[in-house]
Amino acid sequence: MKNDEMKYYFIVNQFAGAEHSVAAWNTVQLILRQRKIPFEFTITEYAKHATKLAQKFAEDHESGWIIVAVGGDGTLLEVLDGIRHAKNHPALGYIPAGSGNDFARAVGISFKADESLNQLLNATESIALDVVKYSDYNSEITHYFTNNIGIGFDAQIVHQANTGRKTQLSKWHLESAAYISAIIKTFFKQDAFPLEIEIDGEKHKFDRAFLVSLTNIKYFGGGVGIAPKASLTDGKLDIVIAEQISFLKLIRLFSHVVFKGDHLTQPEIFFRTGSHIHAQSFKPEYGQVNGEDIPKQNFNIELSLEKQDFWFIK
Ligand SMILES: Nc1ncnc2c1ncn2[C@@H]1O[C@H](COP(=O)(O)OP(=O)(O)OP(=O)(O)O)[C@@H](O)[C@H]1O
Repeated sequence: MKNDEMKYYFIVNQFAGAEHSVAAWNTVQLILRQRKIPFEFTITEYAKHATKLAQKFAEDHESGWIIVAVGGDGTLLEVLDGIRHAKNHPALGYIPAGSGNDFARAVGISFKADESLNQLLNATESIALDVVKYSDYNSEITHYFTNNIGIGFDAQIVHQANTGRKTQLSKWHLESAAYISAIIKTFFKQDAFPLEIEIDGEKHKFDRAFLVSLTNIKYFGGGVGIAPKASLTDGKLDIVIAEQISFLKLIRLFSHVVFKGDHLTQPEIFFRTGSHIHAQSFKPEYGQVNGEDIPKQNFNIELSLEKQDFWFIK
């Protein structure tokens, strides 16, 4: 398919990136109008609206359309969820305009709106990447995500950050004092919890799980390289589990994560890859998916991978 035959439908979350997405969207519109590139768009009106919009648009339109998410990792997840729940699955484009932008960081999409738009418009074919389907046995729903799902420590940090969203504009800036202080506060709030996980038929049991990250990409939390070798084309998730450790050990481990990227070989870390995962936690815990809160619960989830067409060049 030639790129001048493609049509673009943008789904815009103006609340993403502490509302910096408004500027990104203005840049995108201006360039599209200057270049006389036809497009359609909708501004989301409420949380999860993007999912409904994407599903409806996919089902009402024939091939030749790219559905483009404008926002952060949460908006990307919502648009993906709509596309995967539609009967057809059009290609997904992305203009990162969030706070963390971990997916864009992982695949090499620019954080600058004019550059990411060029990466979208200059693409001539789709790229099939892994996305994750997860079934929640508690609510009997199936969702999709691009990045990761976390239970415990990282999820509680997300919860703290999202709760303070309206005032805390520095959310997810690794170097920010707000972020570091959220990590420290959360460390002392987070308890250990029992977890059972089955990875491609192999069962593992943890009595004192603390951080559980099931990740499709290298990053979580706005640039923290939790899974340095994660691949979006290997058909596998990276599973990183840490049991409860002392604060001093946490600092040591965190410095391995941030400065050396060799934490997966440290004795405190359990690391596997797998394509079919069933995880159960036996104490109510916070969860996060693509940086979005999942209410506190005993988790009982099953994950597998599917391919989704994306539309961008590197
Ligand atoms: N019209 C709206 N009103 C209120 N919330 C909305 C609206 N549209 C979308 N949302 C919500 O905004 C939230 C934040 O979106 P998103 O994750 O894209 O941005 P971010 O958190 O700034 O970025 P990142 O996840 O990359 O850090 C999502 O939970 C989404 O459901």
